[in-house]
Amino acid sequence: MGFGRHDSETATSYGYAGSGSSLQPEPAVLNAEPGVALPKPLPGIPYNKDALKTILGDGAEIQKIRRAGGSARNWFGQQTARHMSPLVQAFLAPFTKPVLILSDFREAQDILLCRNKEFDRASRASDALRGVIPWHHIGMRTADPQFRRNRELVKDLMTPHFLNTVNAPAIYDNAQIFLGLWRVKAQLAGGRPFQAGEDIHVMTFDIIKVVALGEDDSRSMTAQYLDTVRSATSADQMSETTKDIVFVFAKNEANDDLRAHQTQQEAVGESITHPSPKLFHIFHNLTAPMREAFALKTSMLERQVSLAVKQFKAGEGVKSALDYMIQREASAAKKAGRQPLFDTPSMRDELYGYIGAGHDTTSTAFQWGLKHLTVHQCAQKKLRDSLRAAYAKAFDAGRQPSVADITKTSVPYLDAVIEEVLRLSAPVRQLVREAMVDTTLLGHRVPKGTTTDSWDHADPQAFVPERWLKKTVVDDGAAEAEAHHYDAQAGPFLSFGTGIRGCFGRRLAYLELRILMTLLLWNFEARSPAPGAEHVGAGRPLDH
Ligand code: HEM
Repeated sequence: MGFGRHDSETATSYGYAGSGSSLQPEPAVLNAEPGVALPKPLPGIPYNKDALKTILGDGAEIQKIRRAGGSARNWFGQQTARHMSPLVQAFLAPFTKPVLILSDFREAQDILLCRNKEFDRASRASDALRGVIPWHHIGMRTADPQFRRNRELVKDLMTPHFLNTVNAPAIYDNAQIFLGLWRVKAQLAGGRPFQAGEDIHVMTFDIIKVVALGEDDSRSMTAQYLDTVRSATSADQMSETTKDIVFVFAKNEANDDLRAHQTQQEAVGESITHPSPKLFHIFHNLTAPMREAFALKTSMLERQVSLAVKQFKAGEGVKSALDYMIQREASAAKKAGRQPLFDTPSMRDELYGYIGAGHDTTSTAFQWGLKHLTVHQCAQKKLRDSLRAAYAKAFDAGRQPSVADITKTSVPYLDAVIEEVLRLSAPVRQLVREAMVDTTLLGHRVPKGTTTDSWDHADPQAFVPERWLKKTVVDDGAAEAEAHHYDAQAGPFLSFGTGIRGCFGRRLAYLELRILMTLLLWNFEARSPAPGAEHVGAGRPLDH
């Protein structure tokens, strides 16, 4: 999930201590024992012997990898294989306890589902998040009564009814604007590839903002950019390059809302690698860019809240998470015989955190989806055929599937593709917890204050959506036929975490990905990348 430009490899993240940024040396600055200089291992759990020779511990090796342009993120994944053990300890910063890297699906699932009293959100992650959104539940401990109160505020936002009737149409409309943009771009590019990442990043921001806060007077960034692209001539806005090379369009500059969001995300990402995220924020929040970002956030929220209250008083229906909160507060106040409070710190941060948590994650997943389908042309064709079969009436009538078609129809292969994309891309790769009490992991003693980081490194690298399909033989009396249904339990999957602190927005993410994938594949063919570009890493631009 993301508060930070998320590109899977370099992402900084708003919310999950584990994602992106935590893959930089992630120190567990927890209950440091005074006077202890060199790392002190926990008995019986494997570790890198060289890490004990320096005060930096494994941080020294990680820094070396990063300096050489390697991935700190991969380092975490490699440790359990390096020691041939599902539980490994790492020393990520001076004067701190070791971090445990757990790569055992069942144990990780057990911790997340059943051991909430023993393991909770890690202090480092909480501090990193709370420096920017102190009133969002993501940075709160599960036992904090405020966590429950905040969850109460947002609890109906992920019901199928709310998602399908309120969110789906807004996602669908924004997706149409995006498709309009790509139609124009495809025409102007004349068959040459163009970069896709930035457009997806902006479109997914448009979507999450409108789903959280509703429309305002201004048009979406994608709609405004479409005007720019349309009116531009190749001489002034676009640089037409030689055949077969990426066609470069004018950049879509971030507006104030997106800029403010990105500045805050980056701050969360930076803070998490700082020796004290709390201290980092105290000083960083005084800098001019942060003060500007906070002012822009306040002005966006004030603007939207006052518009939503006006619309509520005029009897307009619920069109966003904010509208829902206003309606809920109005009826609670009425029942209690008090004045409604439409603008509280919890409401503000829940809404802003919704945008932060829901933007980069979905953008990253969708970019990866497009990438996989571009590389795996057979899967792309199979998906397009499945969509055409599922929406046969729309196909025969030469129209697109409607939003109701998409929300009501099951397309097992689409679900399987999305699951496989999420399994392989896992926008939030690490689920970080801190031991609240002395406990055990896979039979090893784990003292209170130890950070655990679960990592499913054993997943095969191949993109095989079929692994999420179960075959059944249907016998209708006359003949036997095979049917495939999507089975979310077919394999180990923790891309959304699980349990009480699992992803709050999981259903919204699936809905958005289903709508976007359907419409994109219906309208476009993503051609194979040019030779040599097949294995471009995540986060590098996608070509269409
Ligand atoms: C593909 C998209 C997404 C992925 C892969 C993803 C992944 C995750 C993961 C792994 C966690 C759990 C972290 C942990 O256990 O420590 C999480 C938590 C969370 N996610 Fe998502 N997420 C996605 C989309 C969204 C969206 C659209 C929202 C919008 C509301 C959202 C809101 C949240 C929130 C609020 C939490 C924190 C829950 C808590 O602390 O109790 N996520 N997400």
